[in-house]
Amino acid sequence: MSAFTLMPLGRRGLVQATNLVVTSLVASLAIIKIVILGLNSLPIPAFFVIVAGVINAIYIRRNGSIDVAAKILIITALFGLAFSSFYTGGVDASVVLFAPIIPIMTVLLINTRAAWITFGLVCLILIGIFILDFNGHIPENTVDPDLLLMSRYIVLICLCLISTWVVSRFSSISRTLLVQLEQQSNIDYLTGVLNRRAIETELLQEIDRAKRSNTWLSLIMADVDFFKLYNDSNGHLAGDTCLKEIAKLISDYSLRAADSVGRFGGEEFVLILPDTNMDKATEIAENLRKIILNQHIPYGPNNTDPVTLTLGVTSAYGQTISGTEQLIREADAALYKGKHQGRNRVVSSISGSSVAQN
Ligand SMILES: Nc1nc2c(ncn2[C@@H]2O[C@H](COP(=O)(O)OP(=O)(O)OP(=O)(O)O)[C@@H](O)[C@H]2O)c(=O)[nH]1
Repeated sequence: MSAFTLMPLGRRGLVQATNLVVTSLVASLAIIKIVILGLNSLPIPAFFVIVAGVINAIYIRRNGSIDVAAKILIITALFGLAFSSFYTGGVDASVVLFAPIIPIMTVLLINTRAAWITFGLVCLILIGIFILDFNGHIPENTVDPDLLLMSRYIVLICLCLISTWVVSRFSSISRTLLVQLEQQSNIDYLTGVLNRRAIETELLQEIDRAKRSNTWLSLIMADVDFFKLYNDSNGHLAGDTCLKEIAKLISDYSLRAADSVGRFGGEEFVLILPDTNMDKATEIAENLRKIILNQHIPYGPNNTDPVTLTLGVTSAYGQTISGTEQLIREADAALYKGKHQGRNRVVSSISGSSVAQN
């Protein structure tokens, strides 16, 4: 992924904005030079850069290729660096301070490979200017030393501003990306609830908490009944929509901030209910069963049977919880007991025993 795709402006906007900044920066520096030194020291190379910038801006506005516009901008900057430094004192020219910004611009606007090529060209320009200056081929700079110093400081300040902006922009984009990546790695892509990995991590944390604080912890496993038949009669895409709807109904029913909802796999959902005993967890499971049933999501050969859930509940207390596997196994066993008893029901289990509702 290249840098520009991370920018909220988009690539076109970024090339447009950079073109505008470069053109207006060069124009401002040219005006400052004319004001200070008068019309007899016209910054000719700067005018070429400004004209190229204006033509490029028109080209971008008329929906020209953004690849071409980015390349024109970088080539213009390289020519500007070469000719301005040649005509304004060679090694002493203020404009040479702008050299590092050109490869940075190239990373942003084109890609890393182009940036290294630009870096090589910048080095060649700087070495060329040095050799010409060393051999006395650079036109003499008539600028007053105080003015030269001042212009160098103006350029340096501009450079500081641009590099601070670029670095701060990249660091805030990478922070946002990291947060997004972390969130995405925990989310089930289809339903938007937690995925299995996140649910297992969450369960481990809640087991530790329940053990430390000697409280109840309940787990509900909910499986959609006859979902293969749903897919067969309504199609796989409709099956996906159905799973999304069920995940939304389960999440919307929620529950407290401490509770977690996830998709354990296929058409199986999980709820982790900290500080919840078996009676309360069974009541929640029963409410969820009724909510899904009352939605009357149709399926079956005649599209008349409502989608139902079978739910297995398990609850364990403080230090007696041995681990995630124990809770998942017990909730799963309760769920499959419910399937064998005819589905569309809640089966609860505690310490090996199980109680069927309905
Ligand atoms: N549309 C869709 N179907 C899925 C997805 N994940 C699993 N399935 C389907 O869910 C169905 C599960 O079928 P089974 O395990 O036989 O269970 P069932 O038909 O629900 O029957 P019981 O659970 O015994 O009531 C399979 O047909 C899977 O293809 C998914 O992400 N989207």
